[in-house]
Formats: sequence, structure tokens, C-alpha cells
Amino acid sequence: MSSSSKMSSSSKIVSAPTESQDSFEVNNLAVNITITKGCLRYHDSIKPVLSEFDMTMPAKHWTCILGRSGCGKTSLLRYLAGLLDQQVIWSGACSIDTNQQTLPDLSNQIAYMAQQDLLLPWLSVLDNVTLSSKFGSETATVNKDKARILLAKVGLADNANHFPQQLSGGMRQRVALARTLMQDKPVVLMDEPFSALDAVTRYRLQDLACELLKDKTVVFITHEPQEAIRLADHIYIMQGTPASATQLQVPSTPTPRPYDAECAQLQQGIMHCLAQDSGSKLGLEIGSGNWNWS
Ligand SMILES: Nc1ncnc2c1ncn2[C@@H]1O[C@H](COP(=O)(O)OP(=O)(O)OP(=O)(O)O)[C@@H](O)[C@H]1O
Repeated sequence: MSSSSKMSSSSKIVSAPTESQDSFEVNNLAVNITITKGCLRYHDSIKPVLSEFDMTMPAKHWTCILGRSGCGKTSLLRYLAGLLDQQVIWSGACSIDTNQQTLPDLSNQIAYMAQQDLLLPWLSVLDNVTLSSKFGSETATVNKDKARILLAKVGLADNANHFPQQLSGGMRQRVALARTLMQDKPVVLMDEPFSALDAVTRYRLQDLACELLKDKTVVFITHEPQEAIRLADHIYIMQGTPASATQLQVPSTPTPRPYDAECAQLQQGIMHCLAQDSGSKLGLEIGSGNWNWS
């Protein structure tokens, strides 16, 4: 399949939304994405980044991807977002369906939150958040009202008129999260969305994203096993060179998931897979027993 035929976003955080002015219209298209025997190679590389790559990303679920640095996680997300069309050769199947029909092109259905915040420096925080909805059906006033609510939720109510360069890295990441939530797309791709946040803010924004994106197909990358365990309905570890994907069994408890003994066991499993992969990359030998933190 060609890439164009695949799917070709010292402050106080406010609490969860209430029914009235805080409620959002939700784009409810349920999109399933399935990759089968995917192979992705950059034009200027001899070796593929991904090979024999199988992954299922079901609608209304969070699929989390972990893997050592450089294994190809961002490449996968950028491919799904349709951002690599000119740079890679793809083979294999990447099907997108909505339970009723197969969609030829989902480029319009995706919100992508990249590793870099990609905020436009000449626009205010508020204008950055509303930018992607400028051409939507709603009026500018409605969009600005929505954006202000989201900025309050990510703890930036007082920063709406600031410019990106006036914010810390974590604040910028929160603006990027608000912009992603603002887009209300059925598919949300997030590349380490909480990486720059302090522990408490991270925890609260995980909860917020979990709540506001519960009806979406969410694919997110993290280097934090506990974050994956807390938020994911499905976890994949990318391993090897070129990378393939291994799925791990996730507890059936609802997300955000409290940490329990089952989660601890899953964390051991994730660490073992990651250590095995990094170990083989570094020429180390990793035993098959439990992974120890020491
Ligand atoms: N535009 C490009 N052209 C050629 N090779 C690239 C390009 N972008 C990335 N790569 C290579 O593809 C491989 C995977 O990179 P990618 O950014 O997808 O890894 P990653 O798993 O997201 O890493 P990290 O966890 O460090 O963000 C790396 O070897 C990288 O050098």
C-alpha cells in the first residue's frame, strides 16, 4: 500500500470538566488502525527502520509504544501522520476502518503532538491553541472560549496572552497538549506528551488526557513504563534492528489505572524487554530472569 493511502495534537490546574460550559462536542468517528508486515525504510538509508511490523490500534483505546532510543517510534508515528510520504519507502499493509467502511485517507482526521512543541513564536498562547480550528465550522469566539477552558485545564489560564518564548519547557508542552485536545480529531498521535512535566503536573494531565480522549484512537510514545501501565489499553515494545513490535498483556482494569501487584509484574516485563534490546545493542548479556532495579 502506498503511503498516500494510509492515514495518509506557577499555574493551577483546574479539575475535570462539568456538564455546562465545559462540555465539548466530540468528533465520534471510531477509527481502527491495523499494520500488518509493515516495512519502512528512509530513502537515504540502506537498512529499514521497521520490518515485519505488526500492530493493532483499536478505536476508543490507548495504544502505547515503548522502545529504546532510535528504534523507530517517532518514524512510525510520523508515517501514520502522513509526514514521511516523500522520505520513506513503505511496504506492507496499513488499514484504516471505521467499522462501517475502509477510509482511503485520514490525513484530515489526525491530531499529532510531536516531541517538539511546534508552537509558532509570533502567535500568543491562545492563538497557538486555536490555530488548527481556524477553518472549522465554529466561530472564532466559540473557538477562543473552548481554548480558554482547555488552557485553564492544563493550568495556563493566566498565560493565554503570553508568547511561547515567555514560557518554560513544561508550560510549552502543556500548550501543545491543549492544542492537541482542541483539535477534536478521532485519531490522536502523541510523542512523549508528558516528558517535560513535573511529577504532579504529569499525573494530573495524564488524567485530563485520559478523560478527554477516551473516545479516540490514541497512539502514544513514552519512555516511562509506569506511564504506559497507568494509561494504556494496549502496550507494544519495539525491539531489534530493524524493529518489530511485541505486544504485552495489560491488566483489564480501567485507566488511569492504579498501580498494583499486577502492574508491578508488567513493569518487570517491560523492563526486561527494554533491557534485552538495549543490552543486545550495547553488546551486553541480559539474563532471562526478573529485571532488577539495582
Ligand atoms: N529523516 C530521516 N532520514 C533518515 N533517517 C532517519 C530520519 N529520521 C530518523 N531517522 C533514523 O531512523 C531511526 C529511528 O529514528 P526515530 O526518531 O524514529 O527513533 P525513536 O525511537 O523515536 O527515538 P527516540 O526515542 O530517541 O526519540 C534512527 O536510526 C534515525 O537516525
